[in-house]
Amino acid sequence: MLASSAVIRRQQFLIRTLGGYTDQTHLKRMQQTKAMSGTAFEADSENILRAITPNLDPSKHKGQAGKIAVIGGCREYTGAPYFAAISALKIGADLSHVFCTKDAAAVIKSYSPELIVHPILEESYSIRDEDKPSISSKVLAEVNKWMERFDCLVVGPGLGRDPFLLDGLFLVTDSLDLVSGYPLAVLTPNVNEYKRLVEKVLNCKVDDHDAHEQLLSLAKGIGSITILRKGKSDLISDGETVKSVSIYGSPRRCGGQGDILSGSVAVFLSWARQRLSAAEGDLPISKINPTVLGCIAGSALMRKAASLAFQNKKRSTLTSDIIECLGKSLEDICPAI
Ligand SMILES: NC(=O)C1=CN([C@@H]2O[C@H](COP(=O)(O)OP(=O)(O)OC[C@H]3O[C@@H](n4cnc5c(N)ncnc54)[C@H](OP(=O)(O)O)[C@@H]3O)[C@@H](O)[C@H]2O)[C@@H](O)CC1
Ligand SMILES: Nc1ncnc2c1ncn2[C@@H]1O[C@H](COP(=O)(O)OP(=O)(O)OP(=O)(O)O)[C@@H](O)[C@H]1O
Ligand SMILES: [Mg+2]
Repeated sequence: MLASSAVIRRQQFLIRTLGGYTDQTHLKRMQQTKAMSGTAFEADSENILRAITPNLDPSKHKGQAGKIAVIGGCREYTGAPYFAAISALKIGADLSHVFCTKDAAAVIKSYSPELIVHPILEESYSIRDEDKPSISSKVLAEVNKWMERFDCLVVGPGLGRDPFLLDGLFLVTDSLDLVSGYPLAVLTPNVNEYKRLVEKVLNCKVDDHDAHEQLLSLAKGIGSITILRKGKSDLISDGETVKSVSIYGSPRRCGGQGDILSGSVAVFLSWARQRLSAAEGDLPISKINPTVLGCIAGSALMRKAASLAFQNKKRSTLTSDIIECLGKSLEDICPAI
């Protein structure tokens, strides 16, 4: 039964790829998706960015353009949560919070007064084993108090691998039930993180000749989540469709670009959900999963900004230079006024 459904899925995938699928609902969905795309897989990211980016409307109040929280930042890694949180603000979110360890908080605050920084996480070196359960409940109670106020959470940038904290994707790979079945969950694995996920979930090696179908199976295998596989082209799948974003970015691979991406995806995902819920199904993007829209928009903007930063800075391009180009890159596609 399982094997035969896998074969049918594979056949349907191939037929869809060749454009010959006959199921009417699916056909309609593919046509709508395809209308937003240059090819079957390459997303029409500029139109998606235009469709989901909200107007700067004077009647709106603070918070309506997005409240984002980043959970990450420890003694070693203070840059990663900063990059994610400041990128969210530079793109257009109204408020950006960081929940990090006590050691990281003062450092992150000193990078920017724009961020709201909560020094509430603890690292295991600073606490005794017998105190861990009580500290853990205290931390969770404090985090819980805030969680429902946010439109999107970014879990992981700079959490490291302290067993008491645990890196977001490292933790998820070990405990997939944390995200399984949650349709708003998005994972953004890099090359190493993707390899670990494929080995754990699909029990095989990464196969780049069958990249689209493998990604589709992985998203399905984990259960109703969306995966953005970072690389030369970014590949995005929610287990139903696969889209790619191949806009030329930058040949510089300095650390922190994945953190910009995570903050960007958080904002665009929130905007896509807001846009779809307000539009009552009459938009060309209505049938596309908002998580997929958020990933496409976040990936495209990150790559455009990286390309612009590289034009200016060449070999000395750093993550902060890319962040400085986020605003202009979005402005070129969706002018503010
Ligand atoms: N400026 C900043 O603050 C930035 C901070 N950053 C933060 O850094 C963290 C790691 O992210 P990354 O992207 O370097 O991990 P990745 O490519 O999977 O691994 C590369 C190699 O290193 C190893 N390894 C990794 N982490 C390890 C650990 N804690 N302890 C031991 N080994 C570890 C890994 O080994 P493996 O897993 O293969 O065994 C692989 O060989 C993450 O929290 C990220 O948010 C970045 O966002 C960049 C900007
Ligand atoms: N070979 C490449 N060519 C062009 N863009 C790339 C390439 N590899 C990654 N990118 C882009 O860089 C961004 C970050 O991807 P990367 O794989 O470096 O993530 P990461 O390792 O998690 O980064 P971080 O250092 O923030 O942890 C993504 O948006 C991706 O599109
Ligand atoms: Mg990363």
